[in-house]
Amino acid sequence: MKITRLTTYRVPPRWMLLKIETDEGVTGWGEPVIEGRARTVEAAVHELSDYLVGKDPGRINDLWQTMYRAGFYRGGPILMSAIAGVDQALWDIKGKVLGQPVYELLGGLVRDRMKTYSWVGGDRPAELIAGIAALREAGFDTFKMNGTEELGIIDNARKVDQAVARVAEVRAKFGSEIEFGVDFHGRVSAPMAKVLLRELEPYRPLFVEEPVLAEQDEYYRALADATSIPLAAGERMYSRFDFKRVFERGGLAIVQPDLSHAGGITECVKIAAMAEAHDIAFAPHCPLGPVALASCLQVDFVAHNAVLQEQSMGIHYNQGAELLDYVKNKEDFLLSSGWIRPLPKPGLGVEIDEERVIEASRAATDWRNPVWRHADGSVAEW
Ligand SMILES: O=C(O)C(=O)C[C@@H](O)[C@H](O)CO
Ligand SMILES: [Mg+2]
Repeated sequence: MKITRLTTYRVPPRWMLLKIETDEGVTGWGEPVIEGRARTVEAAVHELSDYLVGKDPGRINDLWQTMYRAGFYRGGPILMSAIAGVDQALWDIKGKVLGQPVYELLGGLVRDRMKTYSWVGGDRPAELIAGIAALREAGFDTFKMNGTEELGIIDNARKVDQAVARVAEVRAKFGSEIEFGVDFHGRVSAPMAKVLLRELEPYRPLFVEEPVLAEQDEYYRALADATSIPLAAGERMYSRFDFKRVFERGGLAIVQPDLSHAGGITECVKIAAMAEAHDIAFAPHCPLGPVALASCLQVDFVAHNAVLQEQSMGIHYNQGAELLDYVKNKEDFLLSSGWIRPLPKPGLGVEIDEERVIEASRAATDWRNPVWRHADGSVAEW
């Protein structure tokens, strides 16, 4: 079997889907994308096709190593997202050829269902109580919210009080009936993270995510020593080599690689195993589309330390399309009361509605995250 063509589709809300075709009629789907840089990743995918067209799609490991090493420069969000989407599609093809879901090819199930969580509250956390109440009706009991809005490197007590009050209100309303992660989203500097973590302790968030920016990961250890709140990060780390340094320094209780940013299934299975050796939980980041989620789940069902799966249903970023809009059979994702079953169909286990994708790609806009500014006019972390 040989790869014959790679076709990319940028689609609302901010995703990109990749179709890889072969000379035997088997096709695979991937979701290579960096939110806000879809066209850049698209160019990278088509540059990588130099290594792929005419090759055997079954040699995933060799194709992965070639895509990663052969271009001399490596790593980073763009190249690793491009590799991720290709990798996902190659696993999809292999599973379809062998008639097995990817988790079977990776050694079979370690669990019968996987816990998922939902976002509440939007870019600037608001309406948290109403959002949680609505999702509890759908059976969810685990949530994630942004911890703050713009925050200065050193900011005032009022901003800290506002951030804490939102969390206190949630815990006061729902008690221990629910769990929630608080995403600092990289908006918080190391000094302010220390203050916020201390003030949030009494409300026992399940985790605090991106307590500082990924480029400040040397602070994870000190912050972890100063709090009992589990620290989580990973969406802006792109390979084993990024995670290796964090594992060595310590501080993270949960790693959250994104299956569409960190080299795909081949790489994230290895990251999960490295994390397990350090007694660190695995909770893939996934604010994206159905192929990204299916790829996450294929790894979740073979990784012993997988604990929580993010999914984008109802997320504030999904303007113009929802998680399952491009999926032929919505029941592929058997989501019930926040738990999801393995995807038993061959490959990634999700069937993409290509006609719907092609139609939607005609209306694709170039999504960008907002540029925030502090009161003094300087750029703020979004
Ligand atoms: O889902 C999360 O945890 C996020 O922090 C969302 C962020 O990754 C946006 O997708 C960036 O555009
Ligand atoms: Mg996040």
